[in-house]
Amino acid sequence: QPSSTLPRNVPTSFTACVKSVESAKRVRDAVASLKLASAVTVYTSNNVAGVKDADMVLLGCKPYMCSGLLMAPGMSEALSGKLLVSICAGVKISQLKEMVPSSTRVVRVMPNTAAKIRESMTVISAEETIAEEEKALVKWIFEKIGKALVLDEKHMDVATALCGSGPAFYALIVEAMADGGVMMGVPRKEAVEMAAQTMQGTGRMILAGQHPAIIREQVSTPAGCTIAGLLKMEDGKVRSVVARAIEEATNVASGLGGKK
Ligand SMILES: NC(=O)C1=CN([C@@H]2O[C@H](COP(=O)(O)OP(=O)(O)OC[C@H]3O[C@@H](n4cnc5c(N)ncnc54)[C@H](OP(=O)(O)O)[C@@H]3O)[C@@H](O)[C@H]2O)C=CC1
Ligand SMILES: O=C(O)[C@@H]1CCC=N1
Repeated sequence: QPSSTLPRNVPTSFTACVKSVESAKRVRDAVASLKLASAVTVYTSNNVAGVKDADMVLLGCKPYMCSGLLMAPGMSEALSGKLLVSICAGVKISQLKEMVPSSTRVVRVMPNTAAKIRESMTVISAEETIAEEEKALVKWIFEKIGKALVLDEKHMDVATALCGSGPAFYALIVEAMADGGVMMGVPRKEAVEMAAQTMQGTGRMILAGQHPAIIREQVSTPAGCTIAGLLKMEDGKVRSVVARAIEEATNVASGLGGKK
């Protein structure tokens, strides 16, 4: 991107903090082929030093580890005046604010594992006092790994279910569709490819503006095979089962920040 169109304060150097040497190696290997590899420093079990160096801190530990990590000796001073961006599922902004000094600004973000191929769907929620420019910077950063949108914090647990858990749910649907193909004689590899590419194509049509119900009706020839398959799905209550799975995952996500 031309530097004239970049937001102000785009990060130019990066520090990754992990606990184990194995993870440190994993991070180094993951960035080795990138242009910015030389701008990445990896610290093992030295979070305070890593945070001291930073203007913006991205927190990605398990939700129950947040308090131990943010309230470790020396961390409060290191976090003072900084922007803390948490991807921890179910940990509310108000809970994070209790673990950091009052001068630390907090943003909550929910990406998903498709970030690996820059196809994440990321939802961002920021405390009210954060400047628009800073919110825009966080959005810009997460747009580097896919799509990002800003929503009110009350939607973060459902974002966790829809976006964070979403790859697992869609993977299960792909497996089920592929199982059907295998049952009808297609080799597993081809069946998985057929199911996954069809899922991607459908998703792209919807993102291009087509309504899902129109897509469904356009494919359903009278007396055809699609309506036959759809009715079988409706007999199995697939629509309410899937919707209820999002409801259940949302409810579980909302409690993750309180788990010890
Ligand atoms: N998995 C997913 O699909 C998604 C997860 N999330 C959220 O992201 C967070 C991480 O999840 P996930 O990646 O699955 O978890 P992992 O356990 O794979 O990763 C957690 C990372 O935190 C590091 N870590 C743990 N404790 C410390 C510590 N005291 N100091 C420094 N580093 C530490 C670990 O390092 P080490 O390996 O060295 O111990 C590890 O690299 C969670 O809060 C989760 O809710 C959000 C969206 C999607
Ligand atoms: O299942 C979990 O708790 C995490 C949060 C989002 C995706 N996986």
